Amino acid sequence: MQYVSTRGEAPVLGFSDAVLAGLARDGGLYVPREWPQFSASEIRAMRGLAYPDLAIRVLSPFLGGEIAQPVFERLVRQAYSTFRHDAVCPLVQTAKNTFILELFHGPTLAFKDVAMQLLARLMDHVLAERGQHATIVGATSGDTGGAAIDAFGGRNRTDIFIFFPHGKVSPVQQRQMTTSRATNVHALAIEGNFDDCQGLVKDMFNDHGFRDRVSLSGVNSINWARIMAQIVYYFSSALSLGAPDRPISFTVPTGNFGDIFAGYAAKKMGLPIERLVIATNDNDILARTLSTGEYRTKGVFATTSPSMDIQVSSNFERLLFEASGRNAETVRRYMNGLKQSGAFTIEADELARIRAEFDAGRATVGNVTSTIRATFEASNYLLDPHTAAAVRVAAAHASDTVPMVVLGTAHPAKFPAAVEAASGVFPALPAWLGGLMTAEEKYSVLPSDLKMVEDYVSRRARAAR
Ligand SMILES: Cc1ncc(COP(=O)(O)O)c(C=O)c1O
Ligand SMILES: N[C@@H](CCOP(=O)(O)O)C(=O)O
Repeated sequence: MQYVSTRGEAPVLGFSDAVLAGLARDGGLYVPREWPQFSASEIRAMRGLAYPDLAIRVLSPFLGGEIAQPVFERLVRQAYSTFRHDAVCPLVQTAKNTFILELFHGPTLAFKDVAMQLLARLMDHVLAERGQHATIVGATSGDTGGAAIDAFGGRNRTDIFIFFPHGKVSPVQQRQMTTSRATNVHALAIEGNFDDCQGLVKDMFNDHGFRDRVSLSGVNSINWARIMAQIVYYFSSALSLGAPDRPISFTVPTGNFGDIFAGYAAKKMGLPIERLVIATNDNDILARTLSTGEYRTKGVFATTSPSMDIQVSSNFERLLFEASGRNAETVRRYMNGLKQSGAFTIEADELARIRAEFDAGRATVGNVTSTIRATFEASNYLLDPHTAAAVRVAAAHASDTVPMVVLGTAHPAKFPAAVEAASGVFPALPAWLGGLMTAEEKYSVLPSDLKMVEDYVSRRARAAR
């Protein structure tokens, strides 16, 4: 399997190089040259597999034979042994024909663990085989950072630098990033918002001198392996509900468009997905884009679902590549428009192709509060605010015949203030995270300034030459 950049001007890479590269050298995102295909009978044969076995079956075609099969199987099993639910990603029914796919049973209580636990092991393996070290950077609006620090902390082939928006993540999220004792972990509070943090990461990748000097690698969903690992739970949940003999729809709380793009990939691979519904909070750029065809950034609002407070949705670029018939020139034109004027307009035929697969809707802060309350009253189930945004949007797309799976992306205990205000119930952290809120914090505060951040990283990265 080979990987091509959405902007068409970077080297074509094999799996291991694509994983280490993070962002392509032309500023684009790597995607597989073609989508692996599973027939209905092959999907039917996946029924009943344990989650790690399913992951091995679904993901192996992406590796192109670059990682020995027994090694890959060991890494997958180790990754999912860190989860505290036997099913890894269980499915829970909350209303007629509506299910929550609980993706928060990993070490940091968010869906990011599903991919990050595997990515860290894959990267470690590739680096060890090559005798190399890497400097990892990651931007976070709250969850990616904690998951990455848990997965990479203490690994001796990588130093990891996580940029989070100062004062704009929940206290639990912040402490998951700032209380690590591992010496290869560096948490940086950036004076800005998530888009500033993500902009810094992309600018560091596009500064080729710096990138090569520190052997830069990335763990955001710009890294193909993140999306790849997230494909598996679309299969696991759809299989439980009758796929491939029954179509399933999904509603996904969306920010950087990585999680829902994994659903699109699953559909391309043969899973019978009826609709993919994008759920946004008040930062509704994707819902506006689907309705008007114009992608136009405006200010970021702070909401009760901070991990979705995003304007520049990285993985939308992967969808534009697909919708344009894999036309890298079109993608470059759109991305130049975004860089120069903060906007671009999608061609009519491409918009029609996107609308043929996706719906979108927005949940305001008020909608999120009322949805947490109503769901708790009706089914005694506590939603986190991100999942609640999706439950609210999903209701507008419910069908009597096609089951709707809502991706439950975080545990309510990560956002106790919003959950308690809405439901009257304080969601306690699991006992095994008991010491988190009293552990000593360690982080640096930096302005959103590329030069200063690069200097900070260069001085501390062991891979720096
Ligand atoms: C809890 C939670 N829900 C939803 C999202 C949005 O996911 P994505 O950025 O893949 O669209 C995030 C952040 O990525 C998150 O942390
Ligand atoms: N919501 C994310 C933002 C980064 O997204 P990623 O999936 O590209 O890593 C977060 O919680 O950090």
